[in-house]
Amino acid sequence: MSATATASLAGFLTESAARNPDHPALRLDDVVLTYGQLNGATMHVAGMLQEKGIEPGDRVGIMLPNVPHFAIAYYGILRAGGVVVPMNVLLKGRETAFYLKDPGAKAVFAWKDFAEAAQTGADEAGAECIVVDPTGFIELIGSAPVACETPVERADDDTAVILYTSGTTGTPKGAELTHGNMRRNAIAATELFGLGEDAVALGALPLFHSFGQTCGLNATMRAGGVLTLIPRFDPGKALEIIQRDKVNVFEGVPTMFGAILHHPDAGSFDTSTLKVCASGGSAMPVEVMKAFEEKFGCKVLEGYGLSETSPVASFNHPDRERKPGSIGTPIAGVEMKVVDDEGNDLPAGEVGEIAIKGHNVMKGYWDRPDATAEAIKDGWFFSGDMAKVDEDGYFFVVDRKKDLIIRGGYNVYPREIEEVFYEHPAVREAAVVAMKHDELGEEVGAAVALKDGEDVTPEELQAFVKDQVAAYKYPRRVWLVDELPKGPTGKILKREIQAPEA
Ligand SMILES: Nc1ncnc2c1ncn2[C@@H]1O[C@H](COP(=O)(O)OP(=O)(O)OP(=O)(O)O)[C@@H](O)[C@H]1O
Repeated sequence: MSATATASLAGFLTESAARNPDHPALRLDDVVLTYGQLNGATMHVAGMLQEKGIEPGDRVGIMLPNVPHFAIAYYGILRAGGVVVPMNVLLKGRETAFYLKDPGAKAVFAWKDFAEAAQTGADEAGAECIVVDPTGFIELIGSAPVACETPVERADDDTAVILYTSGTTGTPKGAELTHGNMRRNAIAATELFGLGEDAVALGALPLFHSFGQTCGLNATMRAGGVLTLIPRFDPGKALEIIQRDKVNVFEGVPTMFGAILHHPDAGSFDTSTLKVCASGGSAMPVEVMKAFEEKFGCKVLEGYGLSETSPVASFNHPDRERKPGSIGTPIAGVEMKVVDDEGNDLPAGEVGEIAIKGHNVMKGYWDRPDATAEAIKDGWFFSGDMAKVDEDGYFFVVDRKKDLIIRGGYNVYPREIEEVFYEHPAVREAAVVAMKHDELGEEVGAAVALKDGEDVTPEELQAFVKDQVAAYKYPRRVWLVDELPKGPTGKILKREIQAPEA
């Protein structure tokens, strides 16, 4: 395939900067960067990297929170033709070594607060650690002898980003996403949400994660709108920014919607500008969606995807019928189907695994041909998520294959039980998990966090659920917690939930 400059993901920024250099691109409280300034800064980063010997295809890590420097480093690496390896900012030294060694990274940009952990990893991986200090950074990149004015040409199928999965089922694997994958997925998001230069998107999702990168950063930069950043999600701060910047686009994981909804001062902020609210990353409880829409007067669209699918695979469409509890229909250019264990197509209504094909499916796992061959067959990516599709082609996720609880031979899908918990007016968050059981193999348990000021006993909650589901499904143990453990995106981390001693 012939390489053209426009095939590079860096093109989103250069195109918006050429169109509208003085339009704000990024905001972090009082700091505002225009497209012209952001683009100019990336030229210096790219020039600096080239000066350091970074060549097209070389991998470079980023360990930065949601600050404008993330975008400067991200598009700077891409402009130089490099491959971005986004890293979770919470990683410790021994972990950063893996994320830099595995892809053979030559350098890593690390925020000053995480420089020690990044440096430890970089030393072990033989990579250079470039410390990003908000005050000295502009001077540092400004000192690059040559600014890289034209992005290095990349082909559609050249790798742009390697996104590591969180590794719940073994060593993390790097999903290799091409310029074509990332560009097309962000374009799909821009079109789906109708984003234009008047878009003011809340940058609440971590940019190192696929959802925040594609739907937040890349889609907004392509549209030429503003991304207003929160370095670390906080519902009060989110509400403040929505009011301050007249935010009209909010993309988040369901726990963010829940946290904003239940914030004690939620009603006192002006949130009337919100137009597009998109949820993804995990199942949006129907009751939370309904309550959010009622309180804020803005429709919530739920979508679905994985890091391996850039990430967006399906969404509820703003102009079509929206079905609460559904992840919608495949986005343009993507096919989805539900298959049995042998890979045969299943008819509407039957539960099986979601398989995905299209421009969003990764090239493969970095340096893991066996894992790639297992995950992608005949161009179909096997997601590990269980779902059914209805007669209209809407998909409904039943649960993750690995979260399924098998109680004495009966299948219990935690999501179904969680939805019932969320119908209880005192419940803020609920997670249904497997507990080891000598005779049954697994038993059903539930950890529940209550809304502020609520006072309900575990027994009352258990009775509420027992009343509404088959006897083999209701949780035999229910316990209250202040907070459920969450990962960096805000997704509930079920693997960290354990039943307290009886
Ligand atoms: N709307 C949704 N409803 C239900 N589940 C969803 C939805 N959107 C995403 N998911 C879940 O999120 C998963 C993809 O998330 P991601 O690629 O971010 O990986 P992760 O959860 O961080 O880590 P890992 O897959 O390594 O455990 C999907 O496989 C699916 O289980």
